[in-house]
Amino acid sequence: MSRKVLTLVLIRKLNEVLLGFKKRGFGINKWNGFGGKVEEKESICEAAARELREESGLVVLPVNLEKIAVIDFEFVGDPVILEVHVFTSTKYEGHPFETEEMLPKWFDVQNIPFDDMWADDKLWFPLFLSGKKFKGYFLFKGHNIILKQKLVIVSNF
Ligand SMILES: Nc1[nH]c(=O)nc2c1ncn2[C@H]1C[C@H](O)[C@@H](COP(=O)(O)OP(=O)(O)OP(=O)(O)O)O1
Repeated sequence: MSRKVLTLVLIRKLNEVLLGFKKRGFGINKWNGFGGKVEEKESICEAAARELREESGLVVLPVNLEKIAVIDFEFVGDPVILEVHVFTSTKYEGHPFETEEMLPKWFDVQNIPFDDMWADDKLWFPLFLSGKKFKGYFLFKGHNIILKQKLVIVSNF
């Protein structure tokens, strides 16, 4: 098994979360946070801030990103585990705009579009929205069926 390190950023206002509708690539046609692969010579936090800027137009200083989760995703038949580092922030600059990859939209926390998101999101968003930190593991069959799952609350990483 090898690992690929990815980032995922969920920007929050008091009662809203910014999601992006993915127009291409992995997770196409799903609402998701903003993120992608960590490049050589950048920290995971720097990658998270860069991907957020590239995909939504919002600028966040890496120091203002709070890590809330590390989630491992395994897909049956695929030897690569996706290690997704999840961050949140309320301190951002700019206004979200549509990019080639994502269409951003604010959602009320009571009205998150779980039916059009990755199947794991509805299982861990309640932890995120209530301010918990956690580690997770999900085994997927295809892109829709979860065969195994684990969520453990942690005090830090
Ligand atoms: N099960 C899952 N639940 C979730 O909420 N986010 C997931 C997820 N599996 C992957 N992600 C996120 C992590 C990352 O932010 C994004 C995948 O980013 P990538 O940049 O690798 O995708 P792309 O295929 O767009 O790559 P590029 O073509 O290189 O931009 O999806």
